[in-house]
Amino acid sequence: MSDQQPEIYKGLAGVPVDYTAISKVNPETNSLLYRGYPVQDLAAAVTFEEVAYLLWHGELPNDEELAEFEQVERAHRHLDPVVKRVIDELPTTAHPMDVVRTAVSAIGARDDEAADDSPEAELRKAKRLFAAIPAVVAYDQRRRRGLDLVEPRDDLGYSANFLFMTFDEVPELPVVDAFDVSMILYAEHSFNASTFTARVITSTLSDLHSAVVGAIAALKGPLHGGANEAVMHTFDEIGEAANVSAWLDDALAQKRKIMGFGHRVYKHGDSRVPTMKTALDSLVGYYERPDILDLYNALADEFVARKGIHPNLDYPSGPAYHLIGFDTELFTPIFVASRVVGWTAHIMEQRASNALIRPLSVYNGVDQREVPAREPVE
Ligand SMILES: CC(=O)SCCNC(=O)CCNC(=O)[C@H](O)C(C)(C)COP(=O)(O)OP(=O)(O)OC[C@H]1O[C@@H](n2cnc3c(N)ncnc32)[C@H](O)[C@@H]1OP(=O)(O)O
Ligand SMILES: O=C([O-])CC(=O)C(=O)O
Repeated sequence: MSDQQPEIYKGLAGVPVDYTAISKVNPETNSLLYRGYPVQDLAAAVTFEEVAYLLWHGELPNDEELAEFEQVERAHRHLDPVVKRVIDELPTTAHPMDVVRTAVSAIGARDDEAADDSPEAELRKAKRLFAAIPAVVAYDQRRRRGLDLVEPRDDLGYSANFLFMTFDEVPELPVVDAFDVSMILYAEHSFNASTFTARVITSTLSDLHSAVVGAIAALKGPLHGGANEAVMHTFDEIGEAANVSAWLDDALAQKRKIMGFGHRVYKHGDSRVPTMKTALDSLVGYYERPDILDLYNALADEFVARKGIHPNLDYPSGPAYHLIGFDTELFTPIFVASRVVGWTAHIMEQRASNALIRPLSVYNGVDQREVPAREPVE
């Protein structure tokens, strides 16, 4: 027998596990393509609804296809009263990610097509879920503030309606545009941890909603989606730009991870950050909050100078959602509302070319041994 141990790739770092035609993350060129289109070009030219359609169907919709999709989306925007009751049973001390995870589970249990995994049914379920999540997130934000549900408005696009259901007013265009850009940028990112989770679950031939529930659980962690919320906690801790150096000395001495920085794939900067930073700049101008930008720049400049580790998308998104008026704990559920598009596109891709995902482990526990004899019980 050979003593040679197989090589272990901790965290699957650098290991390609399958093909995907949905997006291409290129760390050499700091670029991200959705179905071949650079994400920053999409953000400048089309809406989040069009990007969702593109990610699912492989092509941007024509006018007729978009109108048809918008009709479906608007028809499923209302919060199902049963799902509302489920949410109302949850304490407002529960993390909003737990609420959205529970709500998606309930939505799945109530979906007539839950067990139908044909490509057509999967696409219909994906679109209904996409339409339903904003009401869950918006209502959860409102109930935490002691406010009632706001019914959706059919005359508004996805992002304007999402903000309307949250704040009971239609924000001005710069706010809607910045939010829509963030939704486009968050929608898809190849085999990240939550998408891979969804693919693992799908690979057992489980259903679409179960895979999304698992993906939400994976996204919650601060090494992944939970970082956008953590960025705002960091900003609160630091307070103002002048405190950055001292705060960083302390944080690095304690070997703390600085949230919103670093990435498993991009080592020279996240392709999406420049576009989201422009959206943040526009919000800072609109809300007249240069202090936020000063803090943002001071921390980014100093951390990059000291460690050479660059901001990821969660870094500009956190303060952007704060300026729009969301409570910090709601930031990652907003990410869910966007990433559900990527997850469901991957669920469909996995199902279309499935192989059970089941890697190997190398045992390093105690050697085989005998179970100790027990005295017979009288
Ligand atoms: C949308 C998204 O999900 S983007 C990611 C959001 N997550 C965050 O912002 C959390 C903070 N960042 C991190 O924890 C990491 O950068 C990760 C998990 C995202 C990627 O990390 P990995 O590829 O696994 O690299 P790893 O964590 O091993 O980091 C390599 C080195 O850089 C350091 N490093 C990486 N990111 C950071 C950070 N944000 N703060 C401080 N040090 C960091 C690590 O401590 C490690 O140092 P060492 O070699 O001296 O031990
Ligand atoms: O790709 C990753 O590992 C994390 C990420 O940026 C994302 O999911 O958007």
